[in-house]
Amino acid sequence: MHVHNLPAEPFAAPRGADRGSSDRQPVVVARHVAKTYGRTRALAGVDLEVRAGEVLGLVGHNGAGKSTLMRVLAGLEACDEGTVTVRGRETSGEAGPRAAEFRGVRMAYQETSLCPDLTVAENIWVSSRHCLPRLGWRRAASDAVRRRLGEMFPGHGVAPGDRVEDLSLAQRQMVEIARAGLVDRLDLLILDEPTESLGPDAARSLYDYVRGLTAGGVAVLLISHRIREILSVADRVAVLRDGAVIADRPAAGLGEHDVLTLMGAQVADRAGSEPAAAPAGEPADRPVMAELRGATGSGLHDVSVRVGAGEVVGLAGLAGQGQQEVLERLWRPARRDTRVHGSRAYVPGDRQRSGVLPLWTVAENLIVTAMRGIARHGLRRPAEERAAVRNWVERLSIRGGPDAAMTELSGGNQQKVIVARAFASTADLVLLDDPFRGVDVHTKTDLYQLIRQEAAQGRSVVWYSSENAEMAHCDRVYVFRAGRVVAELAGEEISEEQIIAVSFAESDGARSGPPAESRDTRSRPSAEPDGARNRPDGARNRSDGERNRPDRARNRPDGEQSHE
Ligand SMILES: Nc1ncnc2c1ncn2[C@@H]1O[C@H](COP(=O)(O)OP(=O)(O)OP(=O)(O)O)[C@@H](O)[C@H]1O
Repeated sequence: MHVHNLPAEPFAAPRGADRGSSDRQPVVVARHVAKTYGRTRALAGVDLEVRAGEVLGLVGHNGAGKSTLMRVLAGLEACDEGTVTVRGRETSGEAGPRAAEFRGVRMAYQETSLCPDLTVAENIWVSSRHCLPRLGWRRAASDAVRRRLGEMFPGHGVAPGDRVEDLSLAQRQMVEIARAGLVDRLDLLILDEPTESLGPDAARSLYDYVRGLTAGGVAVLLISHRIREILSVADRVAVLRDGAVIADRPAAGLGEHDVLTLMGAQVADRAGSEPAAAPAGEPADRPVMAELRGATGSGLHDVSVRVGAGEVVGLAGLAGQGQQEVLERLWRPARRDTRVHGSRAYVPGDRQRSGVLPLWTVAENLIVTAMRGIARHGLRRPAEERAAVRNWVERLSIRGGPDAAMTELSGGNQQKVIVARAFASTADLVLLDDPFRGVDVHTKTDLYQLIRQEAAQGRSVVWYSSENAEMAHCDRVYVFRAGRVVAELAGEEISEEQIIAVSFAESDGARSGPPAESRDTRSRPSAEPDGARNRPDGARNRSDGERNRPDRARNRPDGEQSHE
């Protein structure tokens, strides 16, 4: 047996990309599927069909049941009630789902399922060994993953012999997606928030590849909180709310607002709201809370960044251009070129590596940083702690409640706990490293407001985001390219278009030439660069910085450091 070289013809006829969605053959069908964990009814009677040759988009709030449904559809978990059929065959026996029936259903997880201590090729062998030869498996796995990554993500920068632990988040996500497609016959590919840690170029490459798959008759089930992305890629959209499919419609007739309304009326109202206004007063007038002056080394070249008290400062640009190195320096200001006044809290985007304390409850994870501030004369005050926890659980709508174990929470709800933990602390400076991965639209909107409210109270925030649109909530934004600040935008100048323009402009020159003159952004040409395709967010130039990233400080429970 060999690793199937997709996209190929995994199906016998009938199929055809030109047929209407409802004419296509169902690949996986769920009928009245219900699933309960303890007291939580995660799925409450789901009916859903995924058909050959289509992309079905699945949306829903954090905790709606999307990942649970995916696990049931992929045969990884048994449902308590209802049935799942794959290509017309009933899949559950007395001992749970029968693995053989699900052989053609593959899933790329939101939190990657790769083993960090193994190489990329070894991980491929673990998950696709039934398609690989026993003799010479390493070479076969290496060839297969190299080829697949090349087809899916040109310029990915991953070598089969790389240890997964040494890869960036984006690269791990790419390997996870490539791994899912490596099978001798693919019927259904499930992508659970595949682009949350990919940059726009890698996301585009992925969706080009997905179109090739569906043209060959493969069914694709796409989960995402990025509604526009879903609408542009999917043929059909299903909306999951509180464990049930409450709408299933062709994507063609739907707008973003329609989907948000279907997800929950409240969402639509909040999502439409404007960013809260930045506080009055010139940033230059504010006392400096933190700064880098001409910082050089570990991937940075003469970087100067200033953060005023009560200011929200954005770090933008393509992923891996030095933003995380700046966060690292502010988190641990060890060099003379970096000054930080006051205490700091850090929110990692990569919760798998250092975000959550999985054996602790929501309340314990949440209060661990705030405890010291709440205590009196060194004594803890349980009633006040409980009140603070309740406040944050309600404020961020953390589903599961204070006493749930972190492992019982959906991915988005875990991320909310990590954000709450930082803001619940008394830190003067909050460092956000792409913090809202997997958080649903309405909670994100609440979090944007929270950031502005906290800044209005005098807290400073430094915020790296891979979503340029989020930078509109900042007072000032530094745009990074190849370890340099290439533009500083303030107020009205901050827009997605402007950030993209300066992120890409003259990118090749910036890599090898002298520092680009910062500040004057308007004169730079806007470009949709070819060069950027070869430099996806996962590119190798990131790895130095990755090694120094704050999230590498494993088991760091408090997420807060005091003034040094
Ligand atoms: N292993 C588990 N143990 C206990 N509860 C669980 C478990 N897995 C999921 N749940 C609960 O089931 C519900 C649905 O979770 P699920 O992960 O399917 O949501 P989701 O829609 O994928 O959310 P997100 O958008 O945040 O990823 C949540 O309330 C979650 O807390």
